[in-house]
Amino acid sequence: MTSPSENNKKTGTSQRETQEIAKDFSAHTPMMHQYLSLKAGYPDTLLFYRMGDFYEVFWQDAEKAARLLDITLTQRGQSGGQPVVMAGVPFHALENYLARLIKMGESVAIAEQVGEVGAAKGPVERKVVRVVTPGTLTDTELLSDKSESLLLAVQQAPRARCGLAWLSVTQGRVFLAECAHDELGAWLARIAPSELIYSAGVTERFEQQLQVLRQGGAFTCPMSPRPDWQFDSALGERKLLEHLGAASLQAWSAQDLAQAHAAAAALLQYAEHTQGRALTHVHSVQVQRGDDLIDLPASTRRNLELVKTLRGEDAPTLFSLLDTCMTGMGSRLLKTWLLEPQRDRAEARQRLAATTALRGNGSATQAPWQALREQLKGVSDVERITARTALRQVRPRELVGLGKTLQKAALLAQNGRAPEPYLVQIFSHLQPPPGCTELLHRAIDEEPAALVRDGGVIASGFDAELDELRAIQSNCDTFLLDLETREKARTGIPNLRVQFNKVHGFYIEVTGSHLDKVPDDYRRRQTLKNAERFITPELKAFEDKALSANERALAREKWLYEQVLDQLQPHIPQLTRLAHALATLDVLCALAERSLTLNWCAPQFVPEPCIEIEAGRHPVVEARLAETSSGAFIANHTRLNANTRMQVITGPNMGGKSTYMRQVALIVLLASMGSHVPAASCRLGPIDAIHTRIGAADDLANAQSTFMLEMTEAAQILHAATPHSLVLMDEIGRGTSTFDGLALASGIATHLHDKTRAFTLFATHYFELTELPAKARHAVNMHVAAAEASTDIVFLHELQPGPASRSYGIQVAKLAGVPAPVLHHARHALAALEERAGEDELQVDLFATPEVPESAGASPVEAALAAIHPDQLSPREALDALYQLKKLAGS
Ligand SMILES: Nc1ncnc2c1ncn2[C@@H]1O[C@H](COP(=O)(O)OP(=O)(O)OP(=O)(O)O)[C@@H](O)[C@H]1O
Repeated sequence: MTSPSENNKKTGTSQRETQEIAKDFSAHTPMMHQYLSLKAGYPDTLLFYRMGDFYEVFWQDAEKAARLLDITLTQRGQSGGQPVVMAGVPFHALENYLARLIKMGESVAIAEQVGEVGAAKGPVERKVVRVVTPGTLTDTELLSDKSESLLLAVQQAPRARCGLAWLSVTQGRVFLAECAHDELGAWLARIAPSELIYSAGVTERFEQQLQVLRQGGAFTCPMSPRPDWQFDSALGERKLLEHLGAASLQAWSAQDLAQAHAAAAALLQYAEHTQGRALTHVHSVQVQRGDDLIDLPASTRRNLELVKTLRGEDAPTLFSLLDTCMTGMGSRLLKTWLLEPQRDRAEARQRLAATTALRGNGSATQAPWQALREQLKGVSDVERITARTALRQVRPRELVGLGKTLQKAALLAQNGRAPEPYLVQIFSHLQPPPGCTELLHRAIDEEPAALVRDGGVIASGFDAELDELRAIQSNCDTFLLDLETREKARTGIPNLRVQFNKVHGFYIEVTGSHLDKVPDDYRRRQTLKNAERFITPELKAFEDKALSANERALAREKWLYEQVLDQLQPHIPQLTRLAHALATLDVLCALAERSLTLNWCAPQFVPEPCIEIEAGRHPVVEARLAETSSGAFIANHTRLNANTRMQVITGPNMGGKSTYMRQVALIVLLASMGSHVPAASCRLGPIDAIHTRIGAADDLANAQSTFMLEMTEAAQILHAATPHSLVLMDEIGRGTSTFDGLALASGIATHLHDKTRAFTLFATHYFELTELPAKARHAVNMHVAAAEASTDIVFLHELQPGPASRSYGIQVAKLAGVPAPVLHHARHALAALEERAGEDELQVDLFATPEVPESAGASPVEAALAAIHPDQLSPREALDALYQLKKLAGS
């Protein structure tokens, strides 16, 4: 492990450099001296320095900000012998600029004025109060409603292992995992972090691996090294225990994950550093193991268009179709359910049972989900508000929202009749913490100002002192009128006036003709041409009180607001549970609604291996057809089980092969997350992964790399798939020459059938592959039907047994508007090709098992290598083994 100072070398300024900058500070103006001292703590981060109504950035930061934000760069005066180059953004537009910078992957440290103006000599004291980074966002304005912002820490561990720890600051839950180096890409793709940190002490090779994964698209977020000493396993364990308030991590099955603990140490330290305080709301830890979840590789998420279309848009996707949630937290939870289905069916069964109960039995006018949804309308994002309360960043209006939501939750908890155990459990968590609702109702004005510093946030009647201060302000006019009347009566001056101006404060004005009636206790304040202005002890006392009342009221409000936050702190864990319960209820209601609106059925989980679907539909294509009134979706059956593990699917382009294959995968996924499915019925056995190899049309532009990509993905599937996996292979082999492609496709199909034995849907345009089922016991031919009318084609989109009788490429080309002369030429060429093919009838057996090449047997070196168990060797024995291997290799 390297020391902090060693790490500095890697992360930025060295200690010597820092000292030199510090030496330089003395030559600067006091303000710039302060700025540079703050900046020294954040060398790699843009520092926004609050000056009055602006956040200013200086020198290199200014140049960078001007470039990124297109704001004006100016020069003002000199400091330390250099012109001060600066740029600024108005304070009220901060969020807007932050959002843009964060989107570009930048981080911003915010230095606020924390001292009293004029309290000491020199500039007002300033402090970096928070660092806004892509992975630790908490500002509602900067966060997307529908997705989490995740920070991930990766620890490189011995024996090619990695420790992972990640969290969403607004969720308050830490996730832990450990994996092998070669699994890291899949984990990163699944976690989809917004920011990644790793130790500055990792090997160059590991750093390169991260770079390669990033370039390859496994993740897209910014990544940065953190000091190695922060990746300390013991510290991580201690920190986790502190957050959990426990003595052992055993209850979370997290006790043996030393590498993940190390990542967690750096993760929590970094997150705390950005928030400028401890994350007191983090109370839960969850361990994820690779084999707990159904494997959905990045290619599967992409190809199935789960949350993004192939073009990278948010809709239409499976998620956009499902997400009718009433709250942002519901939408986010739904996304997690969709992307992280468990292999174990218990959770899915539980959700399914609850959704079924919420659908009702059709007897009542209003189904349970409808009644609940009415009440979920207008519910605030309690999850994020709770986190922001714990971090003391919550805004007054969010607290009003929280108060109203707690009222609704209490009603739900009281009235929610749930004859179903999971719902009963959810409702039990909806009871708000005692006193919380009342406190918020009493303390916060119903329509508070946006920021505490503007005042008008604490409700009247909550605090006598504040009420009095406010009364002084509002009673001002009454008091002055009253004083004027009294003074007129006392002095007998009829035109005496009590007034106020900003320069001189309060005064009594008497015109020249009445000056002889002025009483002794009047003190002269100002002389005008025709009048004199006076002050009396009573008016002076009032002035002192009135002028300071405003400031004191603001200070009092700020203090009271902090008190309210203090009182809410002990309730954070309960509020977090309540937020989760509301989100869960929201998702279950959405699933109930979707299943009824879209006419979906409940799947049945069975222990034997099978995917049996009656009248299955592709939910997104079906919805699109309905939207555009382009005809009905044709439902298709799927029967895969121990006897039939593979379907070889042929048929014309545009016939519906891809749609069919995807629909099977989507139905399997929906069932696994606990949703109803677009089918008449569905029986589903155990599933451990959904693999897809589907070429995107525009990949064709880059034939070489398309083929490489195709084979890389195919290789990954052949290595990873098991008899419990669902594999979709769409037109494998089309990226190379016909013979190569056909040969590889036959090899891959045979391997999937004979060795992998995964449930496989294999769509192809190679007719030769339809011979496979004759030799492969568990494969069947299927084709999408099409009808021919003269030279035209009608797609029936119906899946039928047997191979397609012919291809319809030329008819499809005609539909696509290919010019008639080209079609004529093509028909001619096709006839000639078919004639020749008939003559030298292919006599090749594509599916014959080739002889195993002699060299395929294990060599002496390989045999010796296989016998070595590195974990059981001492260093000396390892060295001996190495010599032995060299000797064998040489002989
Ligand atoms: N079952 C169906 N019912 C109604 N329309 C369908 C059905 N299946 C597919 N379609 C329509 O046909 C279009 C083409 O389908 P799809 O892309 O699945 O064909 P394909 O056989 O995979 O074609 P290609 O071989 O060219 O990739 C879809 O966009 C959809 O509009």
